[in-house]
Amino acid sequence: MLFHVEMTVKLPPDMPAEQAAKIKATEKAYSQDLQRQGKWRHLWRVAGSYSNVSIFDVEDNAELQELVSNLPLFPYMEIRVKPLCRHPSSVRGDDS
Ligand SMILES: O=C(O)C[C@H]1C=CC(=O)O1
Repeated sequence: MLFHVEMTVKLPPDMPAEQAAKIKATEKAYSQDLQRQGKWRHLWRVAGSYSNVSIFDVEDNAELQELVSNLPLFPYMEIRVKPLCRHPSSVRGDDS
């Protein structure tokens, strides 16, 4: 199942820089592992913001919930999820 996920990061302004850098590094490694597994199919920065638009390819809602709630930045994110299905007018042979 494909999901459009928009994440907006809101770190507390008073979080020490070292702590923020550590969480971001852990988040990067976690996201890159999921990308290599093919579960996090696309990751795009929304220009001009600390937000991303992502496409996840997971078994079901429960797997999406598990992956997203384990993001190191999860406590500091607003997340919006939209389920996707193929568009009948798409000219692509697959959903890549
Ligand atoms: O920077 C972000 O958009 C938040 C998050 C998503 C992947 C990652 O490495 O950090």
